[in-house]
Amino acid sequence: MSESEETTGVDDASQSVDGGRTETRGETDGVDERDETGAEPTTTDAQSPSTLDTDATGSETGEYPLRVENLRKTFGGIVAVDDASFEVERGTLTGLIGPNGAGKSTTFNLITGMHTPDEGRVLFNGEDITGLPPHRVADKGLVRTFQIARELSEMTVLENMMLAPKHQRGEALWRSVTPGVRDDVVRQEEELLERAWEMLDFFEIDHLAEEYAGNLSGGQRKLLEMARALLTDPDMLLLDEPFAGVNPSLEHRLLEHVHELREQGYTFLLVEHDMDLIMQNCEHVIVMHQGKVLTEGTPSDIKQNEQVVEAYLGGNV
Ligand SMILES: Nc1ncnc2c1ncn2[C@@H]1O[C@H](COP(=O)(O)OP(=O)(O)OP(=O)(O)O)[C@@H](O)[C@H]1O
Repeated sequence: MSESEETTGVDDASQSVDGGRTETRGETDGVDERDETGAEPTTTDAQSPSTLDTDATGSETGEYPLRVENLRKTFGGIVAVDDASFEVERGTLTGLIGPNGAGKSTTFNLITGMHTPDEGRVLFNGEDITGLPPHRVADKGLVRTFQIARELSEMTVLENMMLAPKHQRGEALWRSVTPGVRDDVVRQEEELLERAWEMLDFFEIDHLAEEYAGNLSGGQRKLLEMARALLTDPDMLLLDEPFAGVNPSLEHRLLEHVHELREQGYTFLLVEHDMDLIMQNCEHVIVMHQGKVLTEGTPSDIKQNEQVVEAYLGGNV
C-alpha cells in the first residue's frame, strides 16, 4: 500500500481483553456492480438488529470501537468482500487472517476509506464513517500504517515524522498576519517536534533521526511507519503485514511495542500471513475466506476449526 494521510485523532482508552465470540457466518448476496475509488460518502441506513447502537457519544460502543456491517465490494465481476461483518473489541490485538484472495486487504481498504463499499457500513466509536475519505477516517482516530512512499525516502526520519499529522492548523495559517495565530502555529510545531522525538525514542530509532528514510532497513522502516501513525494520536491502528521483511530481532521489538501500546489502551487490527505470529499474539482472530467472514474466535478456537484448516488447504468450506 502507499501514501500517507493522517491526522490528529481521538485519544481514548480502556482495556478489555479476551475473546470467546466464536461463530460461523452464513452467506448473503447483494448487488453486483463495479466502481472503485469513489471518495463520496455512501451511507447505507440499513442496520442489522444486533448492532443497532450508534450513539455518537460512543457510550454504547465503547467496548467495540470498530464495527463492520455487511460489507460488500465487487471489482467488475469479482466479489472481493461479500457480506462481511465483525467487531473489534477495545484494547485488543485482533488478527484478520485468511488464504490469498480472501478479501483481507479490500476489507482494510473499505474500513480506512481507500475504497467505498457497494453495500454495508463501517462504524467507528458509534459513528457511521462509511465512505469517508482516508484523511477523514484518520481524523476520527482510526489510522493505518503506510509504507514510506518513495519520494519520502529522500527525507530524513525526523522530517518524515514531522509530515505525519499534516491536517493540523498549519499551512493555510502560516500566511496569516495575526500574531496570536502565528504564535499558536509555532507552538504546535514545537509540540509536534517534541512528540516526534518521544515516538522515535519509544521505538528506539531516535539515533536514526537524521538518517535518510531510504537508508533504513526493512525493519527500521516498519518502526518508523508505526511511529508516524502514532504521532497522529490515534484510537485504533490497522496494521497491514507490519512484519513483512522484518528480521526476527526487530520483529520481536516491534511486537513488544505493540503489546505495550495495547496495554496502554490502543486497539489493533492486524492482517498478517504468519499464522504462528497471529496465534501467539492476538486475543481474537477473524478468518476470512472468499470474501466472507468464515469464523472468528480465540486462537485456540481457530486452530481447532476444521473449516479454517480446509480453507487454507484449498478445500471446500
Ligand atoms: N483493485 C482490484 N481490482 C480487481 N480485483 C481486485 C482488486 N483488489 C482486490 N481484487 C480481488 O479481490 C479479491 C480479494 O483480494 P484481497 O487483496 O482483498 O485479498 P487478500 O485476502 O488481501 O489477499 P492476499 O492475502 O493475497 O493479499 C481477489 O480475488 C483479488 O484479486
